[in-house]
Amino acid sequence: MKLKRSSTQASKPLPIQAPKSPGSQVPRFAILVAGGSGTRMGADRPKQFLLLRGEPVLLHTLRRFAEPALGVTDIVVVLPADQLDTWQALCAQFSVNIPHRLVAGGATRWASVKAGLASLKAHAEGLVAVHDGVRPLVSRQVVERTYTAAATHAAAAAAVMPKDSVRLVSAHGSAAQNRSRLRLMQTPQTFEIDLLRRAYAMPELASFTDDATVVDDLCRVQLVDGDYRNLKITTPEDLVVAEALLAQ
Ligand SMILES: Nc1ccn([C@@H]2O[C@H](COP(=O)(O)OP(=O)(O)OP(=O)(O)O)[C@@H](O)[C@H]2O)c(=O)n1
Ligand SMILES: C[C@](O)(CO)[C@H](O)COP(=O)(O)O
Repeated sequence: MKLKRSSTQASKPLPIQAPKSPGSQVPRFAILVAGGSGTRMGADRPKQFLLLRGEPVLLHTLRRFAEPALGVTDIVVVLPADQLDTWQALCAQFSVNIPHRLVAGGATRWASVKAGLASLKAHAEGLVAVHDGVRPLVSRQVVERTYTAAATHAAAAAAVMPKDSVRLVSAHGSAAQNRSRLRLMQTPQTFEIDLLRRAYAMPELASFTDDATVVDDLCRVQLVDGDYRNLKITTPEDLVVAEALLAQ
């Protein structure tokens, strides 16, 4: 039903809103998920602890989110439950003085994000970026783009176009796909906290490995430009590429 505006309503003074100061923005939080075991890497320890130019992969990632220009006030690092001591020892070894909180993750990425989110429950409003702890080359510009887009659209994720031709395989063979309509998803994927909480309250979505997919049914996710350098360290050759990129 459409409500007609009455003359009484029209004459009511408008509520006075405090003007926003130019630099003011909604609070920004970050969850760095590093709760995996790195089976595809096949190393002697989880890949987030492997050294990249002499420092743990996860430390590179943490530094990117601690850049003051981003204004992230609370960084949560999610780790395998049995590896909290390992990370604390690395922080001591590498004299890490970046404030962050540690949370024990779960058996899947979904469970780890959910655990990180639960640790933010006291906060009523704000934006939370979920980022893979094993994407150490993310740029400030990409992170900023997701926060800025999420402030308007409630949900935003970094993505890039495929560089190779793509075919869909089936029992009958394979078929070429129109790659101009495909995107490769990266992180950060950034959301209003309350939206992400509602999405992660649905256990039937627990098998999904990215946050945009978990949120899809609740909100349209705005894609923003990612970066080909923002690679996810997954298999041994990714470390070689990351070393080379960091050396630039
Ligand atoms: N139970 C899990 C599984 C994954 N992740 C994190 O999610 C990110 C992306 O996952 P992926 O690259 O698959 O990491 P792993 O699960 O460690 O790797 P693999 O699948 O090869 O075992 C990583 O930063 C990883 O640590 C997590 O926090 N908790
Ligand atoms: C979130 C993600 O990094 C986007 O590319 C990806 O979905 C993680 O998936 P994985 O299966 O855990 O590697």
